[in-house]
Amino acid sequence: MSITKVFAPAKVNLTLHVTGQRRDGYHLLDSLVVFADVGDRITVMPADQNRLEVIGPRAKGVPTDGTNLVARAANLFGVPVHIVLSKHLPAAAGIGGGSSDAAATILALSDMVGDTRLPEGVADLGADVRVCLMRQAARMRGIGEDVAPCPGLPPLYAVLANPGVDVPTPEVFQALENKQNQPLPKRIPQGMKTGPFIDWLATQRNDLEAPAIARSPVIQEVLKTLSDLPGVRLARMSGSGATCFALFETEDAAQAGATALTQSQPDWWVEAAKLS
Ligand SMILES: C[C@](O)(CO)[C@H](O)COP(=O)(O)OP(=O)(O)OC[C@H]1O[C@@H](n2ccc(N)nc2=O)[C@H](O)[C@@H]1O
Ligand SMILES: Nc1ncnc2c1ncn2[C@@H]1O[C@H](COP(=O)(O)OP(=O)(O)OP(=O)(O)O)[C@@H](O)[C@H]1O
Repeated sequence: MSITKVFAPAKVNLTLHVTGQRRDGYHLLDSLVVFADVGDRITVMPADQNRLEVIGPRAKGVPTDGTNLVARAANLFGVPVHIVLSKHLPAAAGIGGGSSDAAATILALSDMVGDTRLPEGVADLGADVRVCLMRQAARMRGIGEDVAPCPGLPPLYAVLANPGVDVPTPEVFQALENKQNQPLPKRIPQGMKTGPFIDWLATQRNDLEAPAIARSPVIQEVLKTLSDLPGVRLARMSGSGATCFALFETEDAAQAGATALTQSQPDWWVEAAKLS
């Protein structure tokens, strides 16, 4: 067994429609999910006993004990490992940091033990872990367990922005007033160019935006600031917030937007990213 390194990309919900609620309280979703080329990094090494180190620019406040989703994912394999988690994504931010870290850990451990079957207990790690295991554009339904690849999307260039407020997912779902909303259309458009595809996205929704803004009004300010960037085509929130994304038609426009936003909002987490 050798050292395994896996990238844990940020997850972005391009759309997030809440279509119902189960008896156990979990909400039914219909979401178009893509992944960014920014994310965390996981290194897994064989060891005599379990050890987790959390390092990197966004390590502050992330648990280093058995509650970390990386530790919980590794425990499913019953093999002692030393894991170094390098955090670059903000936590509790709607971009699946913990879920993507857990998925990356599962992929690393599967590779290490030479067994690609998923261990029991993956679902208990969180609703987003399934889609994060896919690491490619996908339509996510059910409470997150029903995932299908969504090929044929055009390249999307984004600015991701987080104002630094933690937004706990359960609070946002609880604050959602109307739980029965329209799903996405039966077919997600394929083969469109970037501009028309963004126009189509603008006709869809993130139903958690309003309750997230009610809890953390700064999200409205993030959306407004993103909408005012030159060349921006659409600004929306990802997941349960507070991270929002702005979409552009070219990589250069997204880069310029990120540079301008970093200067005007030096306290926000800002990244230019390609989404796919
Ligand atoms: C909002 C999304 O980020 C969209 O991708 C996800 O649905 C949330 O995924 P996650 O953070 O992995 O969520 P979990 O850790 O499984 O759930 C956190 C809490 O969010 C609420 N929750 C989550 C998923 C879902 N389909 N319905 C819910 O009501 C529940 O209160 C749950 O206790
Ligand atoms: N590896 C991890 N990285 C970040 N947070 C973690 C991790 N493991 C456990 N946590 C805990 O999980 C909480 C939620 O963090 P996470 O980054 O998964 O956000 P999220 O907004 O729930 O993501 P999602 O987009 O899936 O809703 C954090 O407040 C933190 O205490």
